[in-house]
Amino acid sequence: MSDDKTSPMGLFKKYLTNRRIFKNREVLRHNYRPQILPHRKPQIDEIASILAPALTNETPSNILIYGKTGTGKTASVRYVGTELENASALAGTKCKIVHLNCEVIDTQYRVLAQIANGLDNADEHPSDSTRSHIPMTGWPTDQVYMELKNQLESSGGVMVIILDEIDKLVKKSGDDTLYNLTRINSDLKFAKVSIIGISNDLRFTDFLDPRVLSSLSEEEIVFPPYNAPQLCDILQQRAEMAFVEGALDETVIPLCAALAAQEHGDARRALDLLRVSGELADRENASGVAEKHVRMAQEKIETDSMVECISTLPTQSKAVLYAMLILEQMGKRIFTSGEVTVVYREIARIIDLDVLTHRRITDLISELNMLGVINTRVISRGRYGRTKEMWFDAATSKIEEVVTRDPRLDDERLKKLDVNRLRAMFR
Ligand SMILES: Nc1ncnc2c1ncn2[C@@H]1O[C@H](COP(=O)(O)OP(=O)(O)OP(=O)(O)O)[C@@H](O)[C@H]1O
Repeated sequence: MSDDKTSPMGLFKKYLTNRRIFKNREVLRHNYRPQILPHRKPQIDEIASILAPALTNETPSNILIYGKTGTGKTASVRYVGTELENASALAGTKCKIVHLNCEVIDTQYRVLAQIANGLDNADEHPSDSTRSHIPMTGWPTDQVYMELKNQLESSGGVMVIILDEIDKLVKKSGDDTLYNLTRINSDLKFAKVSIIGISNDLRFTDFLDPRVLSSLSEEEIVFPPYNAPQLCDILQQRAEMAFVEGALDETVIPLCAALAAQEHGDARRALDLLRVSGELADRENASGVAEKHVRMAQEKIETDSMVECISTLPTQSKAVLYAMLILEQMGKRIFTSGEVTVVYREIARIIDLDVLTHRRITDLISELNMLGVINTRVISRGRYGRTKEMWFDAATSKIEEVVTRDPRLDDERLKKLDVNRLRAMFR
């Protein structure tokens, strides 16, 4: 305490003096845009060849890009987009890229407004008083569409619209936006529009009108998952910029790569593992990052994502989960959906929740399984039909802590749950 008070940096001194691990941890963060993307040359070249006609003021084909999460789709498209803008500046042609994240911008109105406002660059058009800035709500959608067309026409040139996480837009607001955007070229004389849709969920195309799908997928590019040696190369390249020389034990990168490859070849996961391993070593003032830090990082990331996932569940799902925790506390390692339903009903009754049907509870159980919170399997019980069994994989103390953070489940009345009576019922 007195040390902290006497040092000018006080409490933070020890964090500033340990420079043995990181040189620049920012390069491991999600928002860092790498200049080199190992193992994505074929995809980058393909995107570039499809967009190249933009440099001679022709309309590039629309592209649909698929691939699992963390396979470098966004990073590659951004990279090609920047190169295209640079090349067009040199060639004296007009190409503009607008990148929208449809997880955030998920209605037709907002997509159209954002594209128009992306064009609405006052520096480029200082004397253009015909342009009006579209408010993010309030206008009729038709008016927004007209204004977008006007602005595209007055800008001229080629605009490439990147709709990242396009599946979220379709799920939230249907395919009207895509219908309008894929037809907009027929209404334009001086400008051209091309669309790149990016998704990690192939199923969204089932919800598209066949005409929209065929127009959107004039070209399709698939990003395969990375394997362990490829992830090693990606990590190696970032590690050189992020870590002090010699700070990483030689087993660290191969282990991060192997763990991320085992799951689904996700570069984001591999980079997170490497960054968190470094942070854990840094925090314990270690002289370097070792295998044990990677193991700790793996556990921390898993627990953090589980906590995040459970804390955002609705109260009914948490009540179902709470029923499973009670069954576990009663000494059961594996429980059936029938048992969960009995305990759940007791809980719902005590805390005045609407009591769900067995069918609905089974749906919530399947959802918990899909989220990886529990494991389930269906077993046949001969003439009694089939039933679902479930169990927890990991220690449940963290799950209980998160579930009981819900004010409805942190109820004094729940402490009166008659476990002995329940136990007798399952005998
Ligand atoms: N080949 C690569 N070289 C270097 N870094 C990469 C490479 N591929 C991906 N990354 C990095 O991994 C992270 C995830 O990549 P990106 O966001 O491009 O994935 P994505 O396929 O778009 O994922 P999602 O579908 O989840 O959005 C980013 O930090 C990115 O910089």
